[in-house]
Amino acid sequence: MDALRADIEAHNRRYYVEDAPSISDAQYDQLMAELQALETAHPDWVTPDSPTQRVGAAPLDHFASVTHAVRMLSLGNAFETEDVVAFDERIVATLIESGLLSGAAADPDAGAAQAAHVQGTLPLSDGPAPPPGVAYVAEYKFDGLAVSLRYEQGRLVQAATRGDGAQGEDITVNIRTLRSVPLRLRGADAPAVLEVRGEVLMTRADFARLNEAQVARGDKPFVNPRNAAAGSLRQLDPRITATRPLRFYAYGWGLIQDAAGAPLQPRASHSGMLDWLAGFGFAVSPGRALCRGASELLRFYETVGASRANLPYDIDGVVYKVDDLRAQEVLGFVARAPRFALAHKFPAQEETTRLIGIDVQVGRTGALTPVARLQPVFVGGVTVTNATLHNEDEIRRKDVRIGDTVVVRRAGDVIPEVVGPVLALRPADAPVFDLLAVCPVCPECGSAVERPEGEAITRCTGGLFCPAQRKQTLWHAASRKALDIDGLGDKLIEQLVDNGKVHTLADLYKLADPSGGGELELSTYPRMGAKSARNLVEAINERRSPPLSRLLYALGIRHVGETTARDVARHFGAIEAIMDASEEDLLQVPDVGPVVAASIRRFFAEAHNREVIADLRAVGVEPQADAAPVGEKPLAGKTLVLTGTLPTLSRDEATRRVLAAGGKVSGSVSRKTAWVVAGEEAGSKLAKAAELGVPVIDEAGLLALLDGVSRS
Ligand SMILES: NC(=O)c1ccc[n+]([C@@H]2O[C@H](COP(=O)([O-])OP(=O)(O)OC[C@H]3O[C@@H](n4cnc5c(N)ncnc54)[C@H](O)[C@@H]3O)[C@@H](O)[C@H]2O)c1
Ligand SMILES: [Zn+2]
Repeated sequence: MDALRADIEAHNRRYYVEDAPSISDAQYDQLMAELQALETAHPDWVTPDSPTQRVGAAPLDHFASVTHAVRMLSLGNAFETEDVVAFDERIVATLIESGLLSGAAADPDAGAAQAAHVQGTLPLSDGPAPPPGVAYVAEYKFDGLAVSLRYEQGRLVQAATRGDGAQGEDITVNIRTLRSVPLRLRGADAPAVLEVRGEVLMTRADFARLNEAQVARGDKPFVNPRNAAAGSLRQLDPRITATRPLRFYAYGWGLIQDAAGAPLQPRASHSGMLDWLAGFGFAVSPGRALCRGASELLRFYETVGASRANLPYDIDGVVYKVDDLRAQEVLGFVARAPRFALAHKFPAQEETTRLIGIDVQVGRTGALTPVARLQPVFVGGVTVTNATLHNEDEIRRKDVRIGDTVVVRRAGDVIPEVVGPVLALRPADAPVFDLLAVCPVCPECGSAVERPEGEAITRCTGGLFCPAQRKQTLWHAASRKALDIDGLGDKLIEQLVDNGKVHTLADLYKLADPSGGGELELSTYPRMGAKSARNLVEAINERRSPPLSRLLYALGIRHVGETTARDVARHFGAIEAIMDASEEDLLQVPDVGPVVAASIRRFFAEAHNREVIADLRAVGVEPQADAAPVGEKPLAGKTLVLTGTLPTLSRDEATRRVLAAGGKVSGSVSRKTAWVVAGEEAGSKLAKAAELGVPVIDEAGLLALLDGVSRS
């Protein structure tokens, strides 16, 4: 028990004083439960300074210390339904004994909790009799840190952390920087003294932004919003706090006094008190509900638990409080917590575990995703053995290393992720992770991986060859704008690849070779039959001499769409020329910029891809030069002026087509104008054209130009 106490004390210090816990809350709760169980079994060995008897940890001495006028307590914890039922039953029993609760409760067979009802409390309407059961307020349990704000004559005079419950830290200057904390209470009827209690927290979005900025500045990121909020509030320099997006929600109060120093209790219920506080300008516990009896509490727990991922901030459970303040008083307190309230915690969404290794997965488009391999850990209701690390930048940003103890988060149905390392537990020799230089898809691929400038994703460049990208590549190659192979659907591709029949595009042609048994083989596939097999084989064979542009597009090179493929194909005329083109050569093609040029270059620099092209040649694929003249679009370098209304083309459509043909459209006629295209009601531009000797054509003339038929 001594060892356990010392252990818990150390965790308390790290959590409350240093804002840097080294174990998860769930692990902490387990240590606490263990100690509690031992103390229950051996009540003589309970010490007054045991963590079960005290709140939090002593405040840090570099803040001035504040003695709380009314002690700040913790809350009793429950994880199980039975604990909640037992909590309700205890309360019912106490309240019946004290005469605050009556009804059929006296009949033991009826079941005390079901039959009892609260006297003289909510609801106040004269409607039908209230349903049986004690009235509770159910609230979110915010995962932030508790503070107490003291107002005198309606002005904020002091703010303090909870500390050990009796004494906290003076954080008045820091609290003043929070916009959600009123510096003066709204309205004229503020009491002489009012202590408001609540939670300071940070939303997840604000937390993410703060961490990004931390890293950009070279500071270490916070592990979770709670630690970020605590670290931000407990700053010696309030200017730092001022830059941190903190919010305050009120859920309780301490001392309330009138001008003569007499205690005040302005409302009879907890919910009434919260409304009263809201009237002074505080944000009070949103999403609270009035519940009767254990079953309504449990329903609240279920509902909130199922939707908590939608809340902008973390909550680690819900809190139940007896609504009637007289009843609260009768129920009283145990060592460190009120008897009238209970924190019902959700299963942990965060756990710590060891990062055993980092695997790299390859997606269908060649994107490499690092995945954390973890010591199995139970979090968010499931056992997690791996978690995404998104990309290389993310690993660097979070600074996670193999061997680290890491915080793993699984919220709702979201896939588990590694939040960050526990730096205090990092082994001395933990290596910094480097994404591979070679694609890791089985030993087979081994193509180079590259991360194009300005992109976050690292990719395998072996597009035609990489097993991870096979299905995607084939599906794309067969698509209508590419090789347009009828009858090759994605189901069939899936089967052909899974059976090991087809590895690359070249294998597809081999399958269709009349001398092989491909057709027969194909006819055995589900939903195929002899006729569709024959049709498919024919369709493939018809594509043995595809236009070069279509073949190029079919290769699925990143950033090479249909139009780019056509431009490049026309410019070079042969696949070999494209394969050997330097980036500079590629930049000669109109409309090809550095990103496209680099992508094409990268693709053909990968030996595996070149092999596939060679294989295609070997099985008799002969791309044909595209029809239009090599090297130039029909209107390349020409500027046209449109005027008047054309018979069929709208102005936009005409402009689009001129641009697509490599030309430019200008609003005014000059010596540089190649043609003026005139329609109905053409105006002054015709005269200008005549003056400068610029040829004038009509729509038919324009269409001919676009087709590349007539040139001047
Ligand atoms: N990981 C660690 O090393 C470590 C160490 C110490 C404590 N902890 C965590 O802290 C917990 C114990 O801390 P605790 O003593 O502050 O108790 P608690 O967090 O379980 O409950 C009391 C606190 O709940 C907060 N709270 C949030 N919403 C509330 C509401 N609507 N009404 C009233 N209070 C509300 C208040 O800050 C209050 O002080 C542990 O269960 C564990 O989760 C973790
Ligand atoms: Zn690969």
